[in-house]
Amino acid sequence: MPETSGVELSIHQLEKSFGHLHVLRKIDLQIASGEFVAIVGKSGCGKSTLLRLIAGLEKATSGEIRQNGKIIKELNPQARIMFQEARLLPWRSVLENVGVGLRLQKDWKQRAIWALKQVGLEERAHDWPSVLSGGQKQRVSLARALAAQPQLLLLDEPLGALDALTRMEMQALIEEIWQQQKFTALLVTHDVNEAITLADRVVLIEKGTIKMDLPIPLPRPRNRSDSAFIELEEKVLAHVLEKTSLKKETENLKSVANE
Ligand SMILES: Nc1ncnc2c1ncn2[C@@H]1O[C@H](COP(=O)(O)OP(=O)(O)OP(=O)(O)O)[C@@H](O)[C@H]1O
Repeated sequence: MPETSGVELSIHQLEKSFGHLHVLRKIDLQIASGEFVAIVGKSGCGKSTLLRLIAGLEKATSGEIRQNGKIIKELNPQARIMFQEARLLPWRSVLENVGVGLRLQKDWKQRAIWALKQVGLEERAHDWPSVLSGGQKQRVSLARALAAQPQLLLLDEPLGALDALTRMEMQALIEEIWQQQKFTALLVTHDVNEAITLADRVVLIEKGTIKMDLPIPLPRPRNRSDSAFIELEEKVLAHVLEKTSLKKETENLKSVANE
């Protein structure tokens, strides 16, 4: 399969309300083709809503999202989304799950096998999802997204339910595939360390607005014990945890951990 290219996104004064609840306010964000952007922020700040708007699963209350210059009005055909749960169909094989969105295309099997190879699971093509581990299910979910060769990959806390080791393996896999395929990637995560490991930029949303947009100018693959990495991590955490008492709590926790 040929490598994919990315899309450019331009978000202008985007607002989203659900009734009286103003979830996103005056969001302005530019994302270049092939860029990897992480969106962090406290629970309920509007991260998933932003992703759903970009996917075309929700309609904006006002403002606009342009993709390669064109306003996104309905389901975004260039985007694929990966969630925290794999959402596999239990009555379909791994291969059929990966090809589920491509069944009208003659070469769906070939594409699905290609995608399974990308995630290292081609040998499990004929298994049922029920016999896979949590990490393998998420690999299948990633393969299903990749099979369509999306120009935009939307990752909605996809590694949130995995154990620490599997999570790190998946982070490395996502980075490797993104570097090969060159699609644009948007990752919603609670994990600041994960955001700095993967992203070119970390965007912090607070109460529906962008509070910080921080470039991560570190070489890849990133070294989590590098002092520049730790400095950036502390900077983002300090903004996420705004309150001094919480910051102190983190410092205390760190000093206890280092003892
Ligand atoms: N379809 C909906 N109808 C009504 N309210 C909604 C809807 N979708 C989201 N909300 C509300 O919008 C707010 C933001 O939700 P969203 O899921 O975007 O937050 P989040 O930052 O992704 O949170 P989390 O990190 O906990 O997943 C929440 O208060 C949520 O209850």
